[in-house]
Amino acid sequence: MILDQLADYARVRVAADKEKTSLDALQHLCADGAAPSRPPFCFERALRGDGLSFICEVKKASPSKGIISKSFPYLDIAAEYEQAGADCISCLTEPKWFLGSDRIFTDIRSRVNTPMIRKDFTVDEYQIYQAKLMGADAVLLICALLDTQTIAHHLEICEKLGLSALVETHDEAEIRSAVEAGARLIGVNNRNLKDFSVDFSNAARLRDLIPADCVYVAESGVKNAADVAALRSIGADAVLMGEVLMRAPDKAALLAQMRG
Ligand SMILES: O=C(O)c1ccccc1NCC(=O)[C@H](O)[C@H](O)COP(=O)(O)O
Repeated sequence: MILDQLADYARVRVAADKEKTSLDALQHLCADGAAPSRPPFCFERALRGDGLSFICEVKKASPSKGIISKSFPYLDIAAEYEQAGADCISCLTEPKWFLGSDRIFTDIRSRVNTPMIRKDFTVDEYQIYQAKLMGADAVLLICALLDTQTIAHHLEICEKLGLSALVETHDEAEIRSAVEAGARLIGVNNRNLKDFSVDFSNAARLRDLIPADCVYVAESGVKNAADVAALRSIGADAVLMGEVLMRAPDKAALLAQMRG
C-alpha cells in the first residue's frame, strides 16, 4: 500500500537525518532561536478569516498522477499564489514520490511571506523540529499513520514551537481520533490514501462531525469553481488544492474565479 511505503521511506529519511543531526541537537537549535522568525500560529489564523480560505499547493508530482509539472518553476508558482491572495501555501517535501525537497521549501520560504505548511509524512517528532527550523508555520499529521496518543504528543510539540498542525482524516474514526487528540485544524481528505480513489462527497458527508470551534479543511480532488462553491455551501472553512492549480496556465485567474 502506497501510504505504508511513504511512511516507511519517511522513517528511512529520518534515520539518515538523525545520523547527521540528533533530535537533541535540533531541539537545542529551536530553543536557541535558530529557526527563522515567524508569527506563532499564523497558519491557523490565516484560515480563521472570513469566508472560505485557500491553501494552494506546490507539488511537482504525486503517487497517483506521476509528473504534474515538468518544468516546475516553484519560486514563480509560490510568488503567483502569494500575489493572487492565497491564504496559505502547502509545499511537498517528500522526495521519492512527490519529487519535493526541504530545499524547495526553504527557497520558497525565503521568497514569500504567506504562511506555509511543510507537507510531508510525519512519522517522528524529529520532523516537527525540522519543519520549525525550515521556517514552516504548520506541519501535517495524518491520522492513518498516527494513533491518538501520538497525535496528541505531536500537537503538544507544535504548541510549544508556535506551529499549527493540520490533522488529516478520511473517515469517522479518524475524525474522532483527531478531536480526542485535541486538533484545532482538521482536514478531511477526499482522496483515499490507501487506494488513490477520490470521492468528492467525502468532505460534505463528514462535515457535521467536525466541532464548530475547529477549522475544517476540505482536501483534494477540487477540479473547478463549481467544486469550490459546493465546499463553500457545506460550510468548509478552507480548501486545499494541488493539481488543479499546478496545471492551470493562469493560476491567479483560476484562484480569482474560485474565490467568486
Ligand atoms: O496525491 C496523491 O497521489 C497522494 C497519494 C498518497 C498520499 C498523499 C497523496 N496526496 C497528498 C495530498 O494530500 C494532495 O497533494 C493534496 O490534498 C492536494 O490534492 P489535489 O488537489 O487533488 O492535488
